[in-house]
Amino acid sequence: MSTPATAGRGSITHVIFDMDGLLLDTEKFYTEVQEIILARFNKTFDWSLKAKMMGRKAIEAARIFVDESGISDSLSAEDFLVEREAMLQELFPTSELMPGASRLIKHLHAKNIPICIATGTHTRHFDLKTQRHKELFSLMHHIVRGDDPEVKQGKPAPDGFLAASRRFKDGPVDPQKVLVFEDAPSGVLAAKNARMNVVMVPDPRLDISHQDVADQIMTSLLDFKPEEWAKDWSVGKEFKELILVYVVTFEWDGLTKMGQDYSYSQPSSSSNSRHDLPS
Ligand SMILES: O=P(O)(O)OC[C@H](O)CO
Ligand SMILES: [Mg+2]
Repeated sequence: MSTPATAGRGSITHVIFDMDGLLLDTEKFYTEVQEIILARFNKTFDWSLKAKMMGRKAIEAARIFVDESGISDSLSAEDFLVEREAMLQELFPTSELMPGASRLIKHLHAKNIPICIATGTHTRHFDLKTQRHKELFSLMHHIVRGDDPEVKQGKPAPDGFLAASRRFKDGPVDPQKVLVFEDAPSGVLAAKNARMNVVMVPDPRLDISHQDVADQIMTSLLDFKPEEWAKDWSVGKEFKELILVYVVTFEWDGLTKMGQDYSYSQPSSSSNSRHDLPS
């Protein structure tokens, strides 16, 4: 894990989350259906093409897919979207959270840090992906989707992150005080184009050259240390003592739940896979 840049270190007040591949383990669905479609043309889908597509609005990613894979004479971007739609609609309702997503969202919400989502995905797919996670997503102050009228251009344009910043209470927020979490190269560039701080949680199969732009790289959200970005984000000593008195006095069961708190968490770097970690 690299050290955070100094720009926003210690002064972050607001957080914007990406969704696909960052909070939800949905990038694997896009990969799966694109592999199936390219196999029909005796071609293979690789991670250099994946890197160019991920994070973008659907039609923008579709154009890249048919052009770069050399099938645009046989399949238009629009027809590609139609062909993959039925497969995606079956897969999206099974979407699972990425490791550490639930813990981080709940922690920041409990600390009254304003949090929101800026995703390239449009509303219809958003609803399918999040239907099993409504309670967690309800903790977001607001959600900006790819089909939002204020998002004229998808990532790497800054439109989504700037719209998200404007919709916070008393927004727009000073971009130096905003921390973005992203998994996609286009998303990291979008955050930087919005002059915000960005933590990247890349899929390990992405080429390492995509890690040059972010302020911090992590293998998992489980590795995030809130106190590195804002002094008052970790649970204070006095608060911990107060809680300890409460649980010992009133609720012994609550003591075991304290073990899930950030202050007691274990680093995940010894794991072989980001997908086998507890969330
Ligand atoms: O990564 P997101 O949340 O911006 O979503 C973008 C596309 O839907 C998937 O790459
Ligand atoms: Mg993403």
